[in-house]
Amino acid sequence: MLKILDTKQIKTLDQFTIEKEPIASIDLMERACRAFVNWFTPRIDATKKIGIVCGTGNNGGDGLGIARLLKDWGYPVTVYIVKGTGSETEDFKVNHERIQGELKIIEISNEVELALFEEFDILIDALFGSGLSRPVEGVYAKVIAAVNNAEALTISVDVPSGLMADKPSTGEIVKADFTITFQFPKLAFLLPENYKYTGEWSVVDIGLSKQGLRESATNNFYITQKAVRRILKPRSKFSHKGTFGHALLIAGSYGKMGACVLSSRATLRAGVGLLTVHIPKCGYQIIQTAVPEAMALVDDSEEIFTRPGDLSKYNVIGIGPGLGKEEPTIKAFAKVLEQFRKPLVIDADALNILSSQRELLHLIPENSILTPHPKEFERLVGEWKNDFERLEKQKQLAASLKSIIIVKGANSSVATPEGQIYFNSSGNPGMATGGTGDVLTGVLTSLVAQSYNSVEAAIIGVYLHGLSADLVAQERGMSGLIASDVVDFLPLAYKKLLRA
Ligand SMILES: NC(=O)C1=CN([C@@H]2O[C@H](COP(=O)(O)OP(=O)(O)OC[C@H]3O[C@@H](n4cnc5c(N)ncnc54)[C@H](OP(=O)(O)O)[C@@H]3O)[C@@H](O)[C@H]2O)[C@@H](O)CC1
Ligand SMILES: [K+]
Repeated sequence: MLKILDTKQIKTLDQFTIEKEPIASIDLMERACRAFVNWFTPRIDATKKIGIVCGTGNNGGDGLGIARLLKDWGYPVTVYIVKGTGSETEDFKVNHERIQGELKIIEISNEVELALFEEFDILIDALFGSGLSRPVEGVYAKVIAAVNNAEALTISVDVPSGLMADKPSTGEIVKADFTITFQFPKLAFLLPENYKYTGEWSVVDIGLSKQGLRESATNNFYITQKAVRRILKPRSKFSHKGTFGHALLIAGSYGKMGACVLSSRATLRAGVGLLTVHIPKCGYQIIQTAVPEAMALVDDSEEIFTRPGDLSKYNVIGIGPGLGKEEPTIKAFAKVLEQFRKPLVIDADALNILSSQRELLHLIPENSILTPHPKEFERLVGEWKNDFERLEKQKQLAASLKSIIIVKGANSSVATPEGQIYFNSSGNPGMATGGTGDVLTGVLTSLVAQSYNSVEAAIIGVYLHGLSADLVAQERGMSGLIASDVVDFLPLAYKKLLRA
């Protein structure tokens, strides 16, 4: 897992590295500049006209160092230094000194034309980084407006200027195409509302102290493939279908059997030992034909779920996809909640039932997994002012239900009852299509059946689901991706994950 540290912790770790390694602060800055340039040079042609917009703090110091290195690479570089209310840091001064007479430097202190940066192909934004402490105004705001007005491809150093790394932001903010951030993703980057500022972001290593990093405590993590690989259990030669559990899926109703088929196939592809699917009569032929590996348990009703059978033999129940919200279904869901004391995976219509029948919430067994998309989450917890508040609500719900809450989306977030948040790193925009949520329900149900604890199942589940979609995109592109493809590629995703 990659730890996500807040700006105060990053500063402390910065100092710790300087003292412990030891390394001079200016040399650490040089390392950051090189890391940026290593990302930059293979991607950007050396004929491109480059403008570098610097503040006077250490982010600006980085900008000046980057300017010097890019000039050495042969790029035509112009440096802008914005002189507003901020004072100059020591490392800024050193890097300023190093480019005197070597590079074209333009100072900006008051008037800024909106068309200021029109001549450039590339703008590098080094105005503010993690030291931003309040919304930008005055000359800084005007410069940011000019950056955003320019046609150039904009690349931010560490953080898009004007964006608070771990708090809600207001005021003028750079809208970058790419953000190259040092050592850790910043919390703000993982929230959907900030994508328009960060663009695609990448983390580059600047060698901050590993010991210091181990000692930094955080509740926020970014899921890495290595971490997922570490919690996956390989299948042994002596395993049999009983080893991998028996899951029950309660899903589908008249006209919505597709959701049930997708969840069922995903449960099987994610490795469950045995799967029983509870379906209304109208779904019998469909499920037996589409998913011959599953056993069918047929409801008394022709069209909907009205009565749970004997639940005692299952390790886990996945419930919700295509279920509908008819009165008898609500009652039957309440019975499931009353009778079953092992974890449930709760999705889609089952979540909507919980939003309207709030008295059912306290019946949810501990360590269940709820998988709302943002709209379903809003129905559960009410509106939020910004994504930071949404995260707080997510943590609160996880704690109060003693369950895992996964809010789906780009960088799906997994909240645990203990207050941790794990952000997913796999997946792509092709997944924004009907049925991918049903697939996730199946994957999670399958993993819980295979006796992963619910937090592990949630982490592996979101990652595996996204990875599978990434493999689809790699082979066939994103545009025509459908949920069935994500199911079909699950075995390959596993294979990739289990590779030593
Ligand atoms: N460990 C690492 O990761 C490494 C980090 N490095 C780099 O250092 C960067 C952080 O540098 P930094 O701390 O000097 O802050 P930076 O963002 O340049 O801001 C400058 C100053 O502006 C001020 N200020 C704040 N808000 C303002 C506003 N709205 N309007 C006007 N002024 C405002 C504020 O001072 P204040 O006024 O609050 O006293 C602040 O001190 C980091 O992003 C990375 O690029 C690497 O070099 C090496 C390793
Ligand atoms: K910046």
